[in-house]
Amino acid sequence: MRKFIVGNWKMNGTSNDLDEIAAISAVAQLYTLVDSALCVPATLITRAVTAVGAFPIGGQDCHMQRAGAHMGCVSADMLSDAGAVLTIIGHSERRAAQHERDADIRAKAEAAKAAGLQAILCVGETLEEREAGKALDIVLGQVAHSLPEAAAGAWLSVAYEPVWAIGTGRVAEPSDVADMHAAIRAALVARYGPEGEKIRILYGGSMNGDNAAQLLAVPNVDGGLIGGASLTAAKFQPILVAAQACGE
Ligand SMILES: O=C(CO)COP(=O)(O)O
Repeated sequence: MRKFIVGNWKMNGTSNDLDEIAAISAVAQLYTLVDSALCVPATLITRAVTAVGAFPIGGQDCHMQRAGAHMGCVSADMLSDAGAVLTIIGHSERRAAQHERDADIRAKAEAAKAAGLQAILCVGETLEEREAGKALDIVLGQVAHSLPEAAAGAWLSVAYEPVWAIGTGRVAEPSDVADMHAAIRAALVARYGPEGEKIRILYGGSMNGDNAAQLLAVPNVDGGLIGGASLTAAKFQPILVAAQACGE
């Protein structure tokens, strides 16, 4: 399976950063054995699409409804209309700060699919849950309840992002990543049959140029969802190099 390397800019970026977005897309397109994309704030999508040409630009959330009285929210159709081809759903920062529940996330994934977007659906345990020995149960529960019934196929990726590894510089041990990704793969295949093999499982949480090769070599790690190290082409490039090497 081709590796999928996705940058997540979170709440970073204004029109001052369009040159950097163009630089990231130019670098990413050098690595022809890798699928890559950049998820930017909704305010930047249209201008980012203009700046990058054919490179995939995504959003960072979407509402579960197609339209209506939902102040400040952005629908999947609006993302698509702005030029996005994918969106992230269920990120732990939204599960925590916006109180998103598995049922909300499942509905958002369905809305993304209906709008023709690819979706990256995030799961992951907190430090407290890991220390209590509950990491596997929590993550498999999120997989069971936040993935839609019609999840089969390559339109969907799952991102395993241990909450304690996000933005902390603390990376999960490759053996723990291997165990978690194998358990997620088994759950996907049990639920969707052979189609479950086509769903890419990304790792996210302090992935950078120093650790990407090791993480991407772990079985069932089909790519990465990258926050801080996606903000500049210089930091993103070594991750793409590591992903390209996996395909050679
Ligand atoms: O949350 C993340 C990507 O969605 C990971 O962020 P960092 O790479 O900054 O740890």
